[in-house]
Amino acid sequence: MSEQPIIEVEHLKRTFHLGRRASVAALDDVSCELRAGTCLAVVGESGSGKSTLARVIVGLESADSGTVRIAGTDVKPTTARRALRERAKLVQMVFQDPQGSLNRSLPVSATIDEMLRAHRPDLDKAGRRARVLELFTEVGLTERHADAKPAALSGGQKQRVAIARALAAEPQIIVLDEAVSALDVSVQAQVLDLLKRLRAEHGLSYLFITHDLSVVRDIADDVVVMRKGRIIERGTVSAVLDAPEQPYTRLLIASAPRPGWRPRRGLREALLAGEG
Ligand SMILES: Nc1ncnc2c1ncn2[C@@H]1O[C@H](COP(=O)(O)OP(=O)(O)OP(=O)(O)O)[C@@H](O)[C@H]1O
Repeated sequence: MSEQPIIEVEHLKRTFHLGRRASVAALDDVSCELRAGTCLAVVGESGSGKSTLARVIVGLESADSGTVRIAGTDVKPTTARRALRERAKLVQMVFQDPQGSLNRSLPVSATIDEMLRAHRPDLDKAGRRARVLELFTEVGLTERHADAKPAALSGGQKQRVAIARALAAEPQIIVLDEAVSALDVSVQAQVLDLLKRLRAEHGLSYLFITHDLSVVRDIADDVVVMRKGRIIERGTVSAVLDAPEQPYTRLLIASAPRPGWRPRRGLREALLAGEG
């Protein structure tokens, strides 16, 4: 396993100003790294800053201060087409809801074709069609799926299309923001298996945003725990989940659903009671 970081985040800060006085520190001096070829999970309760971190890394959001280095190069928010295309070649994002990148009135293959137009100018129409079908096969779908409209596909199939779309840019990194959270447990397991296989086959690195600790155990190598915009614990998955040092991490683990789990008291209530 490589120790070389492919993403290095240093001292990121991002505050959202909500009203005249109110503001929220979504990222408060966040530093972390993703080692090449590995999967780093980012966990924490809702509002802890996970998505903001992901969005700053891929360039959808700007930071107030701090640096993001991807594959050794500093990245900055930009609207310049060329810079965005170069960034997209390095890092792609898969969201919880695949619907956003699909056009309701077009076959789902159109979204992949669009990606190929941007990233594979060497391919003509027939070449793109062949590549679309190759990508569909890679994610466990067929030509029939490629030619279907989004409404004809299940949630899991649509998420496979979103993964194929990300792969079409041939990135080194995929940022997955709650990408399996909306799926049924059995479909979720299949998509996680697909992601693991693709990672091994393409040497990909994953930044995996999730609130689900069983998913973390399944796919991640390292994990950072966020709370109120800060990373409060970090380490290998087994170190953090089997021997958490922070009371907040222990609460997150204790409140995670598992077989036989019965909700007693919410994380939020426990934290308010001063146990975090
Ligand atoms: N565009 C925005 N404008 C104002 N506040 C924002 C914006 N984006 C995020 N925030 C706030 O920043 C904080 C962190 O949000 P973020 O979405 O990063 O958390 P999260 O851990 O990903 O939560 P969730 O799991 O619910 O998506 C929250 O308090 C959120 O309300």
